[in-house]
Amino acid sequence: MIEIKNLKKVFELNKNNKIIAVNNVNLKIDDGELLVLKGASGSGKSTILSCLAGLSKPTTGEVIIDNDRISKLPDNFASLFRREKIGFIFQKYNLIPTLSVKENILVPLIPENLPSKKTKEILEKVMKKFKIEHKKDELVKNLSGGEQQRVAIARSQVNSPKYIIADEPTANLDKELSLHFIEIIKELKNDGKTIIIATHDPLFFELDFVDRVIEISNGEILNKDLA
Ligand SMILES: Nc1ncnc2c1ncn2[C@@H]1O[C@H](COP(=O)(O)OP(=O)(O)OP(=O)(O)O)[C@@H](O)[C@H]1O
Repeated sequence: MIEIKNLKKVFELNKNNKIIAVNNVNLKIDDGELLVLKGASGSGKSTILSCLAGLSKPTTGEVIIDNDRISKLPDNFASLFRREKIGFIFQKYNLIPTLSVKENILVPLIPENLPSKKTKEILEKVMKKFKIEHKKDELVKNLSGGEQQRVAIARSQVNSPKYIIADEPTANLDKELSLHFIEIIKELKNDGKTIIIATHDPLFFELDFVDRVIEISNGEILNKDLA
């Protein structure tokens, strides 16, 4: 379970110029939930996600995940926590273009130092699940946008994370590929994953398997009754 308590994040650009990116956000997310954070560009969605994942420290307030105060963990513990529990899917995929599909997918497993048989097993399982096996030796830079996203999704799942965080995952996809991505999300929800998606793509707002749509504006939750 995730608890966000009184989260505030202020960016100080200089002495006289501050941006309050997130203000007074309180939110509880149960295990197995699919939650959509909806809001215009600049409303604070990515900042909430990065505090939630321990990538960025709140100015005040805290984030508690499965009884760990993630927002108070030293950076090395926060990164260990992320590696174990969180899978990320970013808008620009954050893949390494000059590496092959399988090399990209395996990046999160490098620190784990698993036996090669186990690594191969995991690789084959995720490539099959996300239908990218046929391109396994291709360099990522030669793939289409939809294929690159399948690589990014496969990579996010190699450590079998309990939580999946996606930031504007369909921003670079056409409608057909976005619908395909939504099918994959449905499957991951059926697998019992807890999923948080930040987006302004209307395709996500009417889905029957989305549990809650939380609206963010100027760093605050608008529909606090749902939080
Ligand atoms: N590192 C930073 N330094 C200064 N200001 C920042 C930083 N990161 C975000 N901001 C500002 O905080 C506000 C919220 O940004 P954020 O990226 O969280 O919004 P968003 O809703 O995710 O937008 P988008 O959909 O465009 O990614 C914006 O005004 C942004 O300019």
